[in-house]
Amino acid sequence: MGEIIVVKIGSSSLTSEAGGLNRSRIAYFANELAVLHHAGHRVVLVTSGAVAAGFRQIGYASRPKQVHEKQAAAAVGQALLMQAYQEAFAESRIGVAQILLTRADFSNRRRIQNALRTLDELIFQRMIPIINENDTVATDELKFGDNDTLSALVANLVKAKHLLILTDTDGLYTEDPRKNPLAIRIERVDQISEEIERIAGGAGSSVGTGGMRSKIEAARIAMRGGVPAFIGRANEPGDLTAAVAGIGKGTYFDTSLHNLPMKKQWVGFHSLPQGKITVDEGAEAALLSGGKSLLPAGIKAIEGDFHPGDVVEVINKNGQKIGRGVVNYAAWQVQAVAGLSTNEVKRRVEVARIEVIHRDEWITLKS
Ligand SMILES: Nc1ncnc2c1ncn2[C@@H]1O[C@H](COP(=O)(O)OP(=O)(O)O)[C@@H](O)[C@H]1O
Ligand SMILES: N[C@@H](CCC(=O)OP(=O)(O)O)C(=O)O
Repeated sequence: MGEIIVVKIGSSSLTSEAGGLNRSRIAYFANELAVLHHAGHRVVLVTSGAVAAGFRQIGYASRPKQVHEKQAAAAVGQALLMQAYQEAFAESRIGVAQILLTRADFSNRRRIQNALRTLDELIFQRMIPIINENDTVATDELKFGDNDTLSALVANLVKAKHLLILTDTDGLYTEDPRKNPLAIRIERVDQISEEIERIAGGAGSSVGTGGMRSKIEAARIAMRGGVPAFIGRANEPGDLTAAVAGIGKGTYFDTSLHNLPMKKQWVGFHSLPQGKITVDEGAEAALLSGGKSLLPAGIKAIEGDFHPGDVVEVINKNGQKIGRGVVNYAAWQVQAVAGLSTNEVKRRVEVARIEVIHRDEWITLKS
């Protein structure tokens, strides 16, 4: 079977500023995706546009700002969005399926494994799964809004060969091209440096929410998971096939293919940390460059009421996040033995493993 390709389409590509779906854009994307599908690829679509599609029907004059209004607009718009896709894909004799996910679903291993099983079966049956955030319950996503992150998490989950993030701009520019027409497009990025983050700036168009910043964040998550990403535009026949072939109108984010095992992906990107552990310089070096586990001796402080098996963030002495890991201790146990030698620890607490975070359950997140 062909490669799995996750395509994310932003609100700005599907709707007009005044609200409502742009049917000809939907027909265009359905055709482009149908070409990939009929070429044997396995396509998963992540789409925004529910709020933008629905707000006018409710009677709001412009895209609502309040979360409960956005939720209501999304509830109306999601049905319109699916109906439009279903009709457009039917032209190419392709069936579609709706999947609504929240960030919390990703942080629960059982729920996300279930979602994966559903996705696998739909893909196997040659349907196109169409995913959006479950906006009725996912208020955080509506507030900070980005289906970009969702698409990267999905791409990692299904082990996609490509993640294509489609937007109204043909890639990442040295500055926001709307503000500076002389900005230059960056063709290829192999590491997301602070400079890249800086030029990605803030939020984007009036109908979209995430802007370039959330797309860069998404590219980072995908790259970490071993999925190369593309951020760009598709507006002419053949553009999507060109994007898959590496000659699209946009920016490519390469991956050195350090494919992370599923467990580490979950620790790093899907789990919700339950606390924080601050470590000293020695422990930081052991974790970041020594390939070692975290022992109580290097711990300076803790925050939160975590339990064995929970994920915590690890912070260095400058307050920077350096990674995440699964703890083998409860918070009170770490508190009791922080800074102590291994022999002393064994005398004071009873734990399944002496490492507070074992190497195999650790992921470095410092860029
Ligand atoms: N450095 C940059 N390069 C390209 N686009 C940028 C940059 N900084 C900000 N942007 C803005 O990000 C917008 C795309 O984000 P957004 O409106 O959220 O799209 P979508 O709805 O597709 O998710 C572009 O229209 C552009 O104005
Ligand atoms: N779930 C929301 C997504 C919000 C949104 O606008 O996202 P995006 O256009 O990807 O920046 C919707 O469908 O309207």
